[in-house]
Amino acid sequence: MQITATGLSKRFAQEWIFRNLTHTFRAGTATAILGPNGAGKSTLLNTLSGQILPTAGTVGYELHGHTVAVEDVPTCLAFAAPYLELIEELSLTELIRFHTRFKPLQPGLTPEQLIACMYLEKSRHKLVRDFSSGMKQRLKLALALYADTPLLLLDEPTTNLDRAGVAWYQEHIRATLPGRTVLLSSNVPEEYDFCQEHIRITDFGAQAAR
Ligand SMILES: Nc1ncnc2c1ncn2[C@@H]1O[C@H](COP(=O)(O)OP(=O)(O)OP(=O)(O)O)[C@@H](O)[C@H]1O
Repeated sequence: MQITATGLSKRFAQEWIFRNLTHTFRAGTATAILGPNGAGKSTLLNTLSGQILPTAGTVGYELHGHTVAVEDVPTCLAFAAPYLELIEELSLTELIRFHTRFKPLQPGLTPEQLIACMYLEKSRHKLVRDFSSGMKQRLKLALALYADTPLLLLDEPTTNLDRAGVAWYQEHIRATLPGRTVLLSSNVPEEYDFCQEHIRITDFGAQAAR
């Protein structure tokens, strides 16, 4: 999926988060959105995916040469972020069954195989609320990475992961990358070293746009 931002700007109250961002996120390309805490990375990610309305400017979407309406973008994307909640009352097996009704897994991948790929076989009947923070993050990532969507959004993907978790992420992001457009917000090079493009949000801050 290609995403075209033109003059994109976002303001909360009196505070401009970014201004006049014009960029084409090419289909099949992975882009890292970089910047310090509070710079506006998550806001940009959510604006680019149509989940937050811009204050000014436009975002356009194209898939296989056809325009995609902003209201149809949610069906095209998978998103993992620390602030997105899992349904904690469900067991792992129940949650995957529920989630994949709306976000099917990539062709040929079964829920059991997804559980094995997360190394969570022993926790298949455990309630998600009883997962550790690292297990929850691995689950969020696996549901997004292995969703059958052309657009993948990752906000600070290695949050709560230990060394083994980071290595797991690096292996599986590379396995699920081909053919997808990836937008990733990060401060941590090991999260985004596979990205072909980098955008520094401070280049589009209120200061830069004056
Ligand atoms: N809904 C909102 N209403 C008002 N201000 C907001 C809102 N969402 C974010 N902000 C503000 O926008 C700025 C950018 O926040 P954002 O979460 O996008 O930064 P970030 O670069 O992702 O930060 P971090 O690296 O800490 O996750 C912050 O000053 C934040 O307080």
